[in-house]
Amino acid sequence: MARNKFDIDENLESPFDIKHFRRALVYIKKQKTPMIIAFILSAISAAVSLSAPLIMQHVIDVTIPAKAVGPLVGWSALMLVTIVVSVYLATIRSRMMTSVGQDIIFDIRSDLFKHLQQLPFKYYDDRPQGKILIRVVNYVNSVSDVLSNGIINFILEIVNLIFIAAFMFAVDVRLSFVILAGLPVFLGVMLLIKTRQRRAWQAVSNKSSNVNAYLQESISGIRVTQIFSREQRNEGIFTRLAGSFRTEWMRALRYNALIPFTVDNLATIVTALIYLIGLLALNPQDITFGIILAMGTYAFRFWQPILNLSQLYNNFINAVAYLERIFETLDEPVTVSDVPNAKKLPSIQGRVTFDDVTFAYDPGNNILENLSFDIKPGESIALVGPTGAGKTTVVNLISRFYNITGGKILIDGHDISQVTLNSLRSQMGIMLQDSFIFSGTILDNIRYGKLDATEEEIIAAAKTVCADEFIREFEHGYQTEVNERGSKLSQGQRQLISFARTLLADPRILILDEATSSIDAKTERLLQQGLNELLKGRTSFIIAHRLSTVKNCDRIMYVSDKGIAESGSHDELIARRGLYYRLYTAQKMEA
Ligand SMILES: Nc1ncnc2c1ncn2[C@@H]1O[C@H](COP(=O)(O)OP(=O)(O)OP(=O)(O)O)[C@@H](O)[C@H]1O
Repeated sequence: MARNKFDIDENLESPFDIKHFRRALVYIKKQKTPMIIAFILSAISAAVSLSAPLIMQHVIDVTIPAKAVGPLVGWSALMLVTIVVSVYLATIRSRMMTSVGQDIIFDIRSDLFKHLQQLPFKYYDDRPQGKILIRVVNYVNSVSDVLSNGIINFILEIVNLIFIAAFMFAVDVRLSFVILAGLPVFLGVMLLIKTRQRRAWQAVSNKSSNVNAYLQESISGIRVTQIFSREQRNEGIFTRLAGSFRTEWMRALRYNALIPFTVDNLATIVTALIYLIGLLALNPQDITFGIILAMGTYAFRFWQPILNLSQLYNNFINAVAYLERIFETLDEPVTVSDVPNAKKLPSIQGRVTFDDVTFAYDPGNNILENLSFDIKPGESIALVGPTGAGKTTVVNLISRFYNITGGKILIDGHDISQVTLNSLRSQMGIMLQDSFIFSGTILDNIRYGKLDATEEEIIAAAKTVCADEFIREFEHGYQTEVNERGSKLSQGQRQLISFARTLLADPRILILDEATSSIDAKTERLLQQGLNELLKGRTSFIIAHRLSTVKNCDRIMYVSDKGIAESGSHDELIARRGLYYRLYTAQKMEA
């Protein structure tokens, strides 16, 4: 998919076909037993309630004219029993189906989450998070009822229809055909609006996705919005997006409303015809008043399941628009994954080799071209250079967050595209520019790097990176609860926690991407000691704009023009008086 934005409708990569619905059956099949029981309960309940018109007919035609009080009481009691039984069974069924619906939601959501966890960075680069969230949360909710109750009700209504037809044909064949006469008109209307209705619901799903994406983006960016006083402008954008959602929703509902409107009118017309034909046209000898009344009731009852079926059809068309999106997400290829028979990367020493590597985020726009270098185990490498030159890209490739377009990346001589991702990434320690903090305690956040770490190990790691002191200053120390993204913490504190997290994982290759940029000079000096500990014996890649922090690295690589323009120690590069020299002296003059 091309890059998407909150106000761009997503195109469906593949149109819906019945295969999607068959795929949904996988989730339904798991619920086979409760669904069959619910179906049987409903069928009994429907059959019991259907006997009511027959009782009524008998009472009117036989019991009342005979003035038989005893049987009248008996028939009335039986009528009451039929109502109570059918209501009771319907209640049990409804409870069972609620549970089935929730199980289906659970299964689809779990599959989506599992898949989303595996999708590569590229997937997330290309679309707003809100558009992903809405699929997992809202769309799954919207389809569960169709996949659970919808299926059962569909079968039931068909069975119901057959029962009613059998009952009504048993009472009077001629009047039964009058009841059926409205069917062709109904089917004609359905066929006429089918495609437009489906498109209307697809548009609704697009617009709701846009609103969600903008909402999510606005909440994440609220600080910047308020800094730049953009509230009014943003309200305008939101109003526009919410307005087009409303318009599409109303349009889709107009199609939906057309169906019950047609059914209601047809039901009324055929019922009226029954009375009219029954009273005027047919022979009063063989059409009793009881038959006319029973057929009038059946006429209404016959069109009731059709009305229900048409509502189910509406829900189905609506759900299809969401199912398409859900399956599209589940079908999203995991482009960065283990190759068949991928080997486990053994414990590494930390040698990193780029062999003629070319890489592009978007085809045709190479960020790196024919890049080659060889880093010995334990070497510390600084990647410096202008903004946007490709420093972060180089380190992202070492962990195989993206697939390269050409060449090879080797770790200890193993091609990283041929080893399992887990064995590769578990030996890397990566500290990104944005040290993400998860909701939970500080202790949990550090433990993220090694789930079985003891509290002592965690505190030792925090001490090494100078985080222990500030953590203890909080009222609850290591048990302090932090919000998602760590909004209770300063940027520097977040970075220190993230250092401790990385140290705890004890990786052989360490990547620090602007990891010390938010730490004040005094803490940084202290941290430097911890950092020296952290770097000892590990291959490290350090990206830093502040060159004073990387002067002591074994090798400095200046990234520019899709490759490494200069490489050497600080002294060597200063002596060369090239790009690095210019950058360094410019920074010195600023300081
Ligand atoms: N996910 C992405 N999709 C497409 N292009 C990207 C992506 N990430 C980075 N780029 C582009 O790749 C180039 C290199 O980006 P990179 O983040 O590697 O630069 P950098 O040297 O680390 O920059 P900085 O010093 O600002 O962090 C930039 O031109 C950037 O626009």
